[in-house]
Amino acid sequence: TSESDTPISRFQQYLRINTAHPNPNYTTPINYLTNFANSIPNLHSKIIHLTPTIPLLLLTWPGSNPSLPSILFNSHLDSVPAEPEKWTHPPFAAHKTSDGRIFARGAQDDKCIGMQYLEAIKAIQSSDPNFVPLRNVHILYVPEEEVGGFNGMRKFVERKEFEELNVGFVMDEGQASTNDEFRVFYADRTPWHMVIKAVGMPGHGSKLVDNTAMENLMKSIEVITKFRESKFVIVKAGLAANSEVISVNPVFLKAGTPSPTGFVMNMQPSEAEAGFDIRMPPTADPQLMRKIIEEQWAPAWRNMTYEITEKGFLRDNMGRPLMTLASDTNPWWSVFNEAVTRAGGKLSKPEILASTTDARFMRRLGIPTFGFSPMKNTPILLHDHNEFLKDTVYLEGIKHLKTCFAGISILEKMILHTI
Ligand code: MET
Ligand SMILES: [Zn+2]
Ligand SMILES: [Zn+2]
Repeated sequence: TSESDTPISRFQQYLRINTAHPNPNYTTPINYLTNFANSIPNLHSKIIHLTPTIPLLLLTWPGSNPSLPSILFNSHLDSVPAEPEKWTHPPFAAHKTSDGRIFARGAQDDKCIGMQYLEAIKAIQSSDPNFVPLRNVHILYVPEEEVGGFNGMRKFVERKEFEELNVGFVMDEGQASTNDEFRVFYADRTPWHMVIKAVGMPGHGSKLVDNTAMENLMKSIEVITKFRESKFVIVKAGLAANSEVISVNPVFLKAGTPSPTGFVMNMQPSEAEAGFDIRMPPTADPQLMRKIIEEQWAPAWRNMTYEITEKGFLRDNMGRPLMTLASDTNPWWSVFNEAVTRAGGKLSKPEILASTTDARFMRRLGIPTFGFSPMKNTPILLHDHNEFLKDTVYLEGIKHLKTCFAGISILEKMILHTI
């Protein structure tokens, strides 16, 4: 292996492909991954278009018993944007510092696992050229996760090609752990995007008048802030994790009359709006949430209207909260847990993920799905400035996945042969 072709250099090359919204490039990473997959024995690739311009990449490692339900390893191709001027290293240069930190948008979320899956399969086959997994193993690279998956996983799970995969178990992205234990996630929170709008009395900037749009909006923001604080104190007191409560965070404010130098300063605007990111744990009551929004956050009597875009579901097709059992009543949990332990890893208590992933579309179909990104002793930097991953952590993750994948294949022969 030349110096320019190592797991780290391949990771850096993948990170240098700018797949950030609003204009993610999907063809370059798919070509890159296909080329790499072609260099690994026994991997077959297929590109499927979800729209004429939005593709996904499906790789398949055939198992010895392809009639059994398959295992799917998922990651997304796209990233959130970055503000380059606020980073210490350019977000698409994948610069590696002398202490091994690789800085890039996507380093943690989630280009690490995308490449680690392949590196692990490559490593398994080079240490044992005769190794064949029991089931078909699929490695999937989907677009549009960061914008809700509408033209991504949400669409793909409805296609015949997905049904034909006969997926029995899914591993998707997780999150970094700041200590020496790996984290595993059995559920996500469900996002609602909420925009509240106020209308009110326009008028001269000097006039004290009731019921202006700004006043109405600010009152709503006050009420929402109180709700936010009532949840936050529970988290701060250590009584619940961030991911176990409902969160609501303002993400934009829009009001005022633009002028060439900024805003007209002596007019009170007749309209004002604000946007919020709401996340609900799977046990939350969506009806109650709607009632609170309608009666307290955007009441019609205060000249407010609201729009909610539900970016997911709280229940599966059978009406159950969207979560995967993380106990030994779920044989896939036993296999995963045992494989991690045998690989020498420690798992912390299974958690709900504070954010949201494409796992929800698989859980919705009743397919057991765990979130797992093998990053430990790493600060959690997804969607943040200066996102990085250390080379040693990345390499250890590959080793871990390698043992874990091989372990799953061996263990499932013992535990899951009846599924
Ligand atoms: N993964 C992204 C997030 O958690 C998008 C989820 S769907 C709005 O914010
Ligand atoms: Zn993300
Ligand atoms: Zn992600």
